[in-house]
Amino acid sequence: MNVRGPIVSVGEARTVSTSYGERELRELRVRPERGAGDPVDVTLWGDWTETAEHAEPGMDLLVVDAEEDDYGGETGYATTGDSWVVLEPDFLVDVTGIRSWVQCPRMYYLNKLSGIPLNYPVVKGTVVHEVFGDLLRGMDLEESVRDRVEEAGLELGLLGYETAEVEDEVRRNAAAIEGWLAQGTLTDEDTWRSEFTLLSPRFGLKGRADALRRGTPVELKTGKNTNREPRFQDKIQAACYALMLDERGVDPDIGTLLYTKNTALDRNEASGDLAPAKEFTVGDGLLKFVVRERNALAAMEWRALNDPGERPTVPTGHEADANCNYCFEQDTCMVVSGRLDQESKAGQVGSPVPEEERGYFDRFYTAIEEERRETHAEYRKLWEQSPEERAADDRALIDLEPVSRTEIDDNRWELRARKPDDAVSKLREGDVALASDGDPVTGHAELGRIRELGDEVVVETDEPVDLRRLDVYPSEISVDRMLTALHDAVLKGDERRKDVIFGRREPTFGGPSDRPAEDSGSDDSDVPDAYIDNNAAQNDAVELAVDAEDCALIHGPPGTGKTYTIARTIRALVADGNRVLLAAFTNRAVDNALEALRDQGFGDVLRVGSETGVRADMQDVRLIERGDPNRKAAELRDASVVAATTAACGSRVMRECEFDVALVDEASQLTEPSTHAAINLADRFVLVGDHEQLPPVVRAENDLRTSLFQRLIETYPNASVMLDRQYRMSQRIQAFASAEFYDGALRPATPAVAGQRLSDLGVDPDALAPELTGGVGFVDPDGERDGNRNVREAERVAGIVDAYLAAGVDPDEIGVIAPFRAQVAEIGRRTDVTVDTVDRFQGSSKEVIVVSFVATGDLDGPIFEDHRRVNVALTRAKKQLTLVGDAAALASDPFYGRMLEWARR
Ligand SMILES: Nc1ncnc2c1ncn2[C@@H]1O[C@H](COP(=O)(O)OP(=O)(O)OP(=O)(O)O)[C@@H](O)[C@H]1O
Repeated sequence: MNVRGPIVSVGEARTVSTSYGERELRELRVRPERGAGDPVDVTLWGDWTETAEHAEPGMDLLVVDAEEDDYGGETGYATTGDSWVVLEPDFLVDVTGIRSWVQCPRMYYLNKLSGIPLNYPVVKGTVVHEVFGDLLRGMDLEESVRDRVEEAGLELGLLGYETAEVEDEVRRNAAAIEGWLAQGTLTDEDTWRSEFTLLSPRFGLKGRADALRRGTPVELKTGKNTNREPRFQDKIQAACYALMLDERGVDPDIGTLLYTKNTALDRNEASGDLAPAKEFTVGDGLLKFVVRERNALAAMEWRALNDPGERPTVPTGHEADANCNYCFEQDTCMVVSGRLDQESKAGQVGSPVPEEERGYFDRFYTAIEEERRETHAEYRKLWEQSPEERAADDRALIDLEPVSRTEIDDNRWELRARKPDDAVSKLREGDVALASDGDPVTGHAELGRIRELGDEVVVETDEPVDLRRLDVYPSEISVDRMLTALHDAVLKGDERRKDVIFGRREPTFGGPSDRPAEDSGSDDSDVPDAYIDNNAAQNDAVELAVDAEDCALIHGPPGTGKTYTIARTIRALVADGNRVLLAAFTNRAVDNALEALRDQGFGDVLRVGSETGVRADMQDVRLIERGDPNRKAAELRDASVVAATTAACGSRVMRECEFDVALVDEASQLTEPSTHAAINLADRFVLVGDHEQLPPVVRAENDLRTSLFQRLIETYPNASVMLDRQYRMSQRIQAFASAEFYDGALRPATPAVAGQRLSDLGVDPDALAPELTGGVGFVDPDGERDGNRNVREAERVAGIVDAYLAAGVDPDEIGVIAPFRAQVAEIGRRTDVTVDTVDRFQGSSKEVIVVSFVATGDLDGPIFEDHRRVNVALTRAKKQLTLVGDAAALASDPFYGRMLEWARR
C-alpha cells in the first residue's frame, strides 16, 4: 500500500540487528491520507535512510508499496524491498536537472540561473538531435543534414560558423546514428519513437526522452566517450526515463547511450572503445539511487522556500564530492558566488554586488520559485482532474474525434480532429498544447502547436497521435526565463541602469539642445517643431523618450494613442541613429505597433517570432531563421528596429543582441524579471503601459504582481508623461473611468470623439429600449449566480445583443465581456458576436460593449476585488456601453455603487 502525507517529525538514525544482519533505519512520523489521517510511524530501511536525512517536518512524503507493521499495538508502516520513497512528489524535476544535480548540485543551480546560452556545442547538439529524429522517421541522411543545418542558419551565423563546416561535422556525428541503425540489431519489429514527452506523478519527474526503442530509453550525446561504459551522469538521465516508463508498467531493463562523436574520432589517435552505442543494465539499485538524488534535490528546493533562513537555500557544491578543479563551470561558479556573496565549494571571486541588489535577487529568486510551484500545480491537474473536470475548467478539449493524420513538410505531422459543438477552453490558435490519445499522462502524448480551432482542431506535432484530447500544457519556460533575466539584470547589468532600478539615482534627461534635428541635412524650415503637433502630451512623451539618458515612462490610459506614440517615438529614435528593440507582452501588441509604424511610412523593421505567433500581414518582415548563416546573422544584427515579445527577448538568440534603446509596450502587464528580459539588451529603455489596467498575470501572490513600470512610475514621477487625450470613447462613457482612475485628467481628444453616438452607425435609437441607448445603460435581469455563471443573465445579454443587431449594428462591432470563462461559454452558446473575458479584451475596442457581471447577493471573488479589471471592461466601448448585473449586489460596494449611479444617470 501507499502512504502519503506531510511529515510531522523525523527520528534519529538507528542501527538494529535483524535476521539479515545489522541494518540501518530511521522513523518518520507522517500524517497519512495527505494529512487527513492520524499520525503514524513510517520506518525507512537501508538506503532510504539517506532520504530521511533530507526530510524535514512539513515536507510531503510518499512511500509506495509500504508494508503495515504493528508494533506495540500501534499500526505503522515500513519500507520493503519493493518500496519507493519520494519526497515532495509534487515538485516536478526535469530530467536534465537531475543529470546536472548528480554531477554537482551547484551545477544544477547555475544552469537554472543562466539558462542555455548560445554556443556552438548547444546548436550542433540540437542539429544532431533533429537529424537523429529524422533518421528514425526514415529520412535520407544527406537530405536531413542539409535541411537541419539550414534550419539552424541564424544561430550558426551569430556564432560565426559556415554551412559547409557544420554540415561536415554533423554528418560525421550522424554516421554513428546511421551505422547503429543499420547494425542489424534492429529489426522491423523494433518499435521506435522519437522525442517522447513523459510526466511522472509518482516520482515527481518530467522530461522528453530522445527516443524509445522497444520501450527502452535511448539517449543521444553529441560528445565522445571512449570508455566501455556510458558516463555516469548519462546513465542517470536514461535511468530517469526508465523510471518513468516503469511507472507506466513497461519494464525497461536496458538503457542505451549513443555517443555520436565517437565515429568522428580518428582511430589512430584515439584509443579505447570507439563504438558509439553503449548499453547498460538498468538495475534496481540505479533506479533507487536516482530517486534518492531527486529527493535530495526536491528537499533543497523545499528549503529554498520554507527555511526561515535569511536567504533562500541554494546548493554550495559541498553536497557533492565532485572536484571543482576539473569542472568546466568553475569560473562561472566562483563569479556567481562572489557577486552574490554565496558560500560555494569552488570559492568566490570578485566583490559582491551592493546589499540592496542581493536582497532584490533573493526576493525575486524566491518569488520566481514560488511561481514555479504554481506551475507545477497546473501540471498536477493533468492527472488529478478527470477529463470532464479538466474540460469544465477550460483546460482541455476532450472527446475529440480523430479525422486525419498527415505527414507535412519538415517531417512534421498535421493532426485533425472534430470538436464537439459547444467545447470551449483556454486554448488559442498558436498555443503549444499537449495532444494525446485521450490520456496525456499514461497514454501517448505529443507537444504540438495549435494551427486551427474551429469545428475542426488542427495541431502540428513531430510524431503522429490519435488526436482525442488537447490539454493546456503548463510550460515552465516563462519561469525559467524570468530567472535568467533576473540573473542577467543583477550580475551582468549595466551599472547605470542598475543605479536607476535600485533607486540610487534619479533618471536624467538631455535638454532639447542635445537632440539632433530629426532630418539633419535639410534646412531648418523642414525640421518639424514638434514630433506630434495635435497632441501636447503625446509630443511630450516622444521628447521625453528621445531625451532619456536612462529611461522614460509613458503612461497611457485607454485609447490615448499609446501605439501611435510608440511608432512616432521609434521613428524619432531611429532618426537619431539608435538601434531600437520594440518589445511587448503579447504578439498582438508587437504587431499593432509595427502596423502603426507602417501607417506612418516606416518599414525598416525585423519581426522576431514564430510563424504562428506573428500576424499574417507582418510575415513579410518576419525573421526566417533558416538560411545562409552569414546572411541571417547580418539581417538580425543590422536591422534598425527589431520587434519581439518579451518572452522571445529571453531566447538564446535575442540574449546575444544589443540595442541602444529598448521600448517596451504593455509594460504594466509584465513582472519585473520579464521586463528585465527586454531592457537587459539595451543601454536605455522606455516603458509604456497603464498600471490602472491589467497587472502582470502570475499565479503566485508575491512581488511578481507589481510591474517594474508601476514601481518606477511611483518612484520617479518626473520621468513619466501621462497621455491624457483619448480617441476612443464618448464623453459619457469615459467619465467614470476618468474620475475613478485618472483623477479626472482623461479627456476626449476631439469634440467628434466626445460626441459620438449610436446613431452615427446608422442605427435608429428609437428602435431600441431606452436603457440600451444614451451611451451608457444598465439592465438588471434578476438572475441568480450559480458557480461562475448566471444563466438568466446570459439569456438577457444574448437578447440585448440581438436587439443591437436588429437595430443595424454590425456583428463585428459588438463585444461582450464577462468575468468568468464559464459565463463566457454560457453567453457564447447564445450568440455569434465576440464574447470573452476582460483579459482577452485588453488592448481592443468595439462600438458597442455589453458587460455581464454575473454576481448576485454579494460581490465575492478576485474579479471584483481588482478594480483595474473593471477599468478595462468599462473602457472598451466607443459609442454604447451596456452593463448587465444585479443592482442590489453592485450597490452593496461603494465603488460599484458609484458605477451603478453613473450607468443609470
Ligand atoms: N495624435 C493623434 N492624432 C490623430 N489620431 C490619433 C492620434 N493619436 C492616436 N490617434 C488615433 O487614435 C486611435 C487610438 O490610438 P492607439 O491605437 O494608438 O491607442 P492605444 O492607446 O494604443 O489604445 P489601447 O488603449 O487599446 O492600447 C487610433 O485610431 C489612432 O490612429
